[in-house]
Amino acid sequence: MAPALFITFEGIDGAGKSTQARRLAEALRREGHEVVETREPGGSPGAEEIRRLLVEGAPARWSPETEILLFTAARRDHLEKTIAPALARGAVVVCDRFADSTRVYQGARRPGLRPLVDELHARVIGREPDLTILIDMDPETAFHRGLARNTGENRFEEMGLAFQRRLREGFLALAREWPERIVVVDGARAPEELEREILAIVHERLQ
Ligand SMILES: Nc1ncnc2c1ncn2[C@@H]1O[C@H](COP(=O)(O)OP(=O)(O)OP(=O)(O)O)[C@@H](O)[C@H]1O
Ligand SMILES: Cc1cn([C@H]2C[C@H](O)[C@@H](COP(=O)(O)O)O2)c(=O)[nH]c1=O
Repeated sequence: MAPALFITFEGIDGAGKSTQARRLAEALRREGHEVVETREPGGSPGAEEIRRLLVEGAPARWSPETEILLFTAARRDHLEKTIAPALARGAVVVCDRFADSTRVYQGARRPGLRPLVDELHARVIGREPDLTILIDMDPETAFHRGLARNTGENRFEEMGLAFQRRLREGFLALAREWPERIVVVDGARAPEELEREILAIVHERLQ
């Protein structure tokens, strides 16, 4: 059977995750892999419904605890309906954000919440990606890239530059915590150059 691989992209808003996830999926398909391209919050019909609750509306719409529950509920449905079946048939799953985003974003909203995130994750999700590409980026540049898109899903981007700086530090701290799983790449480069580096990293894991 083809080698199943669960790959996630992480990073602050506007870092280039969706762009690189799409490029990687296309490159792997050209090589003959079955690739399931997905995203969080979302990735299954039920989780996409929860996404709308999470990313639209005022920054203070939900408490950090409620956010953790909603993101985790969406993730459970996504895992059951999309990720686990794809991996079971040997596909490569390329996912734009996963549990590291909850650890970092909800953790950045209020210190001390990480144990709650970890406990829920252990009880109802129970798996980590095989490989996480962390696109590291200067928050000023990424922030303006993100705002320029004006998608109507800007609840977290509207929390401001200081919040994005805390997120960047949070992601880099996670990379130190999981050095085998999380590979940090410099996002301030041309998309083609970044794509080549990421494809080389993925090829190593597919061997
Ligand atoms: N390497 C790059 N250089 C310059 N611009 C880029 C690069 N990668 C992506 N962009 C542009 O920056 C914007 C944000 O990119 P993208 O949507 O891929 O980021 P993202 O990390 O998925 O953002 P978000 O987390 O907010 O969804 C887009 O307009 C995209 O075209
Ligand atoms: C999975 C996840 C996401 N978020 C935040 C991060 C983004 O600002 C939005 C939506 O993500 P997208 O990349 O723009 O599609 O949701 C979060 O706070 N916690 C999470 O677990």
